[in-house]
Amino acid sequence: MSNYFNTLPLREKLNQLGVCDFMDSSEFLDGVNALKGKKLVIIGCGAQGLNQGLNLRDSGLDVSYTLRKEAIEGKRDSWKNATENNFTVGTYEELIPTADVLINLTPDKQHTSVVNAVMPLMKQGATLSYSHGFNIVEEGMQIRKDITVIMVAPKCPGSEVRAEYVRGFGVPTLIAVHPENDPEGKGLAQAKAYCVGTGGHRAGVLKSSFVAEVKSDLMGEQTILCGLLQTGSILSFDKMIEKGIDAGYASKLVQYGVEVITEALKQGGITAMMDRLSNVAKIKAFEVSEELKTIMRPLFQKHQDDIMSGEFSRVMMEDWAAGDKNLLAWRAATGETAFEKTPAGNVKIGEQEYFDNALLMVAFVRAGVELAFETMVEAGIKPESAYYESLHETPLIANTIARKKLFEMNRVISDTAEYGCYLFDHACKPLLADFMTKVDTDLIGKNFNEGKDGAVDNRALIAVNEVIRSHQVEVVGAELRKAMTAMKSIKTA
Ligand SMILES: NC(=O)C1=CN([C@@H]2O[C@H](COP(=O)(O)OP(=O)(O)OC[C@H]3O[C@@H](n4cnc5c(N)ncnc54)[C@H](OP(=O)(O)O)[C@@H]3O)[C@@H](O)[C@H]2O)C=CC1
Ligand SMILES: CC[C@](O)(C(C)=O)C(=O)O
Ligand SMILES: [Mg+2]
Ligand SMILES: [Mg+2]
Repeated sequence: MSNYFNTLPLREKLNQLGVCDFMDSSEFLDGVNALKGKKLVIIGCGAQGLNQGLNLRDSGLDVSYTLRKEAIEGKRDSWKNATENNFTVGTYEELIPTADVLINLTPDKQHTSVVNAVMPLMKQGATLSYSHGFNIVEEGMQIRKDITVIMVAPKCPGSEVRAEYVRGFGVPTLIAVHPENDPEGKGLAQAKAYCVGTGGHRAGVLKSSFVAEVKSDLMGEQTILCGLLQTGSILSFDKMIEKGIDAGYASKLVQYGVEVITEALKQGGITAMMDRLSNVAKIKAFEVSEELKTIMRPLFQKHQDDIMSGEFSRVMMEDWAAGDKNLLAWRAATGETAFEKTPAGNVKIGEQEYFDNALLMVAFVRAGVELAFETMVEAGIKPESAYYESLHETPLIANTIARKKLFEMNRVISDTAEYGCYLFDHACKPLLADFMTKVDTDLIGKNFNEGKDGAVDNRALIAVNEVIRSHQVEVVGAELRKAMTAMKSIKTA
């Protein structure tokens, strides 16, 4: 097996990277019909497996789970997840030959061995589905030619896939059919029906390709979504401790601050987030984020380059082969950071205080979102896709930090995202060392506005507002958010 993307001629690489059509709601009028009466069998019952399965069943589809023998015999969490939710659970031999659609929701590192084990058991003409295309794109997995291969990739953690569905909405989703495996031409209809089953069609669906999904998903998770949220949290906390801010306050400001700050991002993009600051603070946050962008741009570009060339996958797969040596060591080291070990204090922090006292974190978020978006678009990823992978998903990951800090974020995301997050974090912290020596408590820990009369140069403020508002991530985001608001208001009507 070799990297599928790297085997493609340049023209085809660009072609597949550029597949990105925002699908009109009229494309989903057929609902779940293409899967109605079919047997859907999910392999694995973890973060995505359980939550997608619950949604699909509530949408009227026939869902059961197949788990490896050890999981059933040992009554592991995956077995408990499935049985406690009254799903039928069976071994590969019992369930796979009956499946019309086999949904692979095991960790990416297991895909080659799982798919090799299940493929001989799959019936002629069945469909194999993924929620991330790593195995197909980066490992070049070859699937039997009678099998249809589709992807339905929610752009968020599994917990949110369920929570949004229960609220009557959904999460933005990328769907694709692998061009090498669509023998009956039914892949797209099935992917659309699956997406209706998870509720994704209510929030926005991009018709994408396996290639475009993988190259954007890896970039988002390594940089802004997880890597920079980790780096920003640790550096912000450490700085406050160095400057004598109460540890409980510092811990709380960071843990909940990322969520409060990025909630504004969710509602109205970078513009809304920056508008939560006073004018004088906004100009400062803008300057700080511009400096951060200059320092971090080469690192963002390196991550994108390594993702495109396959170097990132090659190195991560070496770690898989070494029994996750680095991943496990990095996970343990994250658990030992002072931020992780310091509980949030029993101190009240008002909503506005999270902005006024954490200007540095606002600057990290603006810099990270814009850099991730710009770098993806420069590399040939379409702006809509880049928006989902940078701005849209950041608040959804920030929610996990608010729940239980970096431990929770890294538990909820895929192993692939976790590995990339640590890789970025370890390169980014030294890169920001000089910058951080200049940071004081006016940027993190204390109210930036204190002792200032709020006076600003009008022309400077107008120029800053213009730069923020005219950024492409804001333009495309405003359009995509319109579609989401429209869906919600139809529901409330
Ligand atoms: N985490 C997320 O939120 C997102 C994940 N994805 C993608 O979804 C897919 C699933 O990821 P995620 O939900 O994080 O995975 P999890 O780690 O949460 O799920 C693991 C599940 O797979 C089973 N499993 C693990 N190893 C094997 C094996 N060798 N053979 C059979 N079953 C196995 C586990 O069962 P047991 O060990 O008990 O046998 C468990 O049920 C990945 O492709 C990922 O990239 C996409 C979007 C977001
Ligand atoms: C952000 C990480 C992710 O890509 C996701 C939740 O979308 C993952 O792989 O977990
Ligand atoms: Mg993702
Ligand atoms: Mg991912």
